Amino acid sequence: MKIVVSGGGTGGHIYPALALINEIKKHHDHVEFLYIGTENGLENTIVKRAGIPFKAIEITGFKRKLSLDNVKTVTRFLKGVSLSKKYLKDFRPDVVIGTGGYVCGPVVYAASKLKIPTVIHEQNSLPGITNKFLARYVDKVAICFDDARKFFPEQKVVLTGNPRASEVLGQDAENGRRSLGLKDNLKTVLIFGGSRGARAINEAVLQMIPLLKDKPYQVIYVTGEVHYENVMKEMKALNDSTHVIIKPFIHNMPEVLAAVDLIVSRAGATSLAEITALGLPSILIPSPYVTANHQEKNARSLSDHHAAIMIQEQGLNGDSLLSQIEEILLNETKLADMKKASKDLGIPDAALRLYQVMKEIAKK
Ligand SMILES: CC(=O)N[C@H]1[C@@H](OP(=O)(O)OP(=O)(O)OC[C@H]2O[C@@H](n3ccc(=O)[nH]c3=O)[C@H](O)[C@@H]2O)O[C@H](CO)[C@@H](O)[C@@H]1O
Repeated sequence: MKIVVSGGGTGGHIYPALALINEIKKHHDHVEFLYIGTENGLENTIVKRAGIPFKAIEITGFKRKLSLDNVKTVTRFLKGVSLSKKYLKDFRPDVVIGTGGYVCGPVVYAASKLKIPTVIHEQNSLPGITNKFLARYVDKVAICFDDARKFFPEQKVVLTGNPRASEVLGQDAENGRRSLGLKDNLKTVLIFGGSRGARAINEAVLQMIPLLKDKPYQVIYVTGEVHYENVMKEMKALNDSTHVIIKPFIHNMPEVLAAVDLIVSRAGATSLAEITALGLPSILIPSPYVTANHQEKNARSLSDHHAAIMIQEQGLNGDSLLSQIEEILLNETKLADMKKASKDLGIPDAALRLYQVMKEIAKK
């Protein structure tokens, strides 16, 4: 079996693709993959690191305003379609799957024009522009929230959940602790701002760090690769920050999540699928900079069920964050209630469900 996967820009589109690849490998001894992404997206490092053959096309997103950039985007899209067709004709896949991000546009469109079976995976309850465009060309649309159904042709939609949910289950917490030097007798909070880090979360955490000394819990703080250097400069000014573990990015997130008691993060859909599969309580600070404010909608799908606390970015500071963390972490009843509410929302068999959709449409 030969499969082309495309998805990129940010981790939220890439990790579901890699989780699906791992699921497919469980069912097939002989299977070849080709991942088509961009040079500039996170996929260039994450996918290569995972050892999956990788080819790149160039693509950018549309600007909302009418501009010359949009003309360039159309030209790039057409070039992307023609390069994708070349890659697809050379590789001859049985099925092509897109997991979101601009790069999927030309790849999945080219596949449908070549009459190769196609499926797209939409992680969010409000679909992105690329998946909305592709919906009319593909064979199946896999979704993660029932709310997303209405944006796509009814007969193509299947609710699968996010395959990354399955991947984070059954991981070794001890490995996760060891990889970061965590103690095993203390509760652990993991703070990160999505796959790229978030300036507003970084600012609040920097205010909070001096207050975290001598606490009865430990904190891992992930800055995001691009923010790491600046954050570390600010840390130097704080003199003592040795009580917090600070990293630019975590590459073994499934193992680390197994060792964590509370998450503080943005409300990206893939992170939420991981959090609910594991039944973790969370404090979510939705990014206000995303299309149609979709992260707030993601966050509400947890906070409405008391699985998470939502803090708006405008109300975020070191004090408010610290008091929310302690309100959950130091209250066993609240912690247990939130865990249960979170677990109830998870779709742990999502990877298998998505694999089945893909298998059904793949060329025999
Ligand atoms: C700014 C933006 O457009 N964000 C979108 C992007 O978010 P983003 O890429 O931040 O996506 P998510 O929060 O959904 O997923 C992040 C992924 O990266 C992993 N991770 C994160 C940090 C780290 O150090 N190591 C690591 O492995 C997480 O475990 C998770 O698998 O895609 C999501 C899924 O379509 C959308 O819902 C978000 O709105």
